[in-house]
Amino acid sequence: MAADLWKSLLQTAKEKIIQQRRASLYDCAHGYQEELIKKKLQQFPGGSINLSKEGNGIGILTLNNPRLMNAFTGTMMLELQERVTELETWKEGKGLIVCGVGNTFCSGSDLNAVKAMSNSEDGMNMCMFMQNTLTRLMRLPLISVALVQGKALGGGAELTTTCDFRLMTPGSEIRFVHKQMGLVPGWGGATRLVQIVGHGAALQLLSGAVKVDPEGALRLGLSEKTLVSSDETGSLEEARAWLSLYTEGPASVIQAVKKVVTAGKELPLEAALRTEKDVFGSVWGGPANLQALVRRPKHK
Ligand SMILES: CC[C@@H](C(=O)O)C(=O)SCCNC(=O)CCNC(=O)[C@H](O)C(C)(C)COP(=O)(O)OP(=O)(O)OC[C@H]1O[C@@H](n2cnc3c(N)ncnc32)[C@H](O)[C@@H]1OP(=O)(O)O
Repeated sequence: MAADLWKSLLQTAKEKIIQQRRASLYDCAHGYQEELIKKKLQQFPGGSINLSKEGNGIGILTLNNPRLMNAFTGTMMLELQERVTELETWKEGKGLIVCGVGNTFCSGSDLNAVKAMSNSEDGMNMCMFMQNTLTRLMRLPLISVALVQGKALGGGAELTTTCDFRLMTPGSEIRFVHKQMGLVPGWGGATRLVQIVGHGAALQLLSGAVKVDPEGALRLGLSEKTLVSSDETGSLEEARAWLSLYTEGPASVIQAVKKVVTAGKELPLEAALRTEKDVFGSVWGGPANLQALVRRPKHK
């Protein structure tokens, strides 16, 4: 009994490590020093990243550092990695809403930490750490939505692009302020922005550090919808309702949908087709498929 439990724990830990390796971009072969940057980030505490998993398979990931407009401290970066690891193994999960407390989304990196880490080694390690985490966040088999209230600036704007969709509240803004800081995005935000809005619009948004309001974001295809509520509770409720349109059904099927779309977006044609075949194999003849065959629904 104890041996079985131990074996299953080991297996879970092994699966977690393999999954993380597969989804991460950088390791020591790229000069990435994960333990070093983790120790460094620990030196800049404050705030938290909270995760609540609701019974309907929707996770709410909340940035909580209201004193600094939800800026990312070092420990918040570490906590984000932990929460993503937790979400990767959430079997019942279907969707994810990423939001901030106190009527704002996120004002980017904590500038106090950025200043203290302005040397090249720390900067590159932090960049690789955040790219690894945010790429894993983007690849979660969950349909994800960034609920943008107030401001999403710098790294906060980059975070919105890791989600499949963005919903904005009236008066909110997304702004890649990096140029004003003498920088370009480093958390993968430029690459993802090009995929979302195209090369020309991305170039304009980054080179002009343009403030994108909800109307502009809709026009560019950066946002799906402008919500009616601007308060925290009302907008979260609206975001839940919007997401529920796409998360109806069993988790295994919703996760399979996200996996085939991610493969289609990220992989060359033949590799994407092979992934689609594998994912298809995981749902074919599965419980949801067999139940549907018994029910024989009409799709009118
Ligand atoms: C690596 C770089 C890049 C990345 O990671 O990709 C970045 O993200 S760099 C950070 C980019 N963000 C910024 O530069 C934001 C700078 N802040 C502002 O522009 C303004 O504070 C605001 C966010 C527009 C809010 O303005 P306002 O409503 O007038 O409030 P305050 O300015 O009084 O802010 C309250 C409080 O919060 C502190 N704050 C805000 N953002 C940050 C931040 N990113 N890092 C650290 N602290 C931040 C601000 O300094 C105020 O604190 P006190 O001065 O102690 O009151």
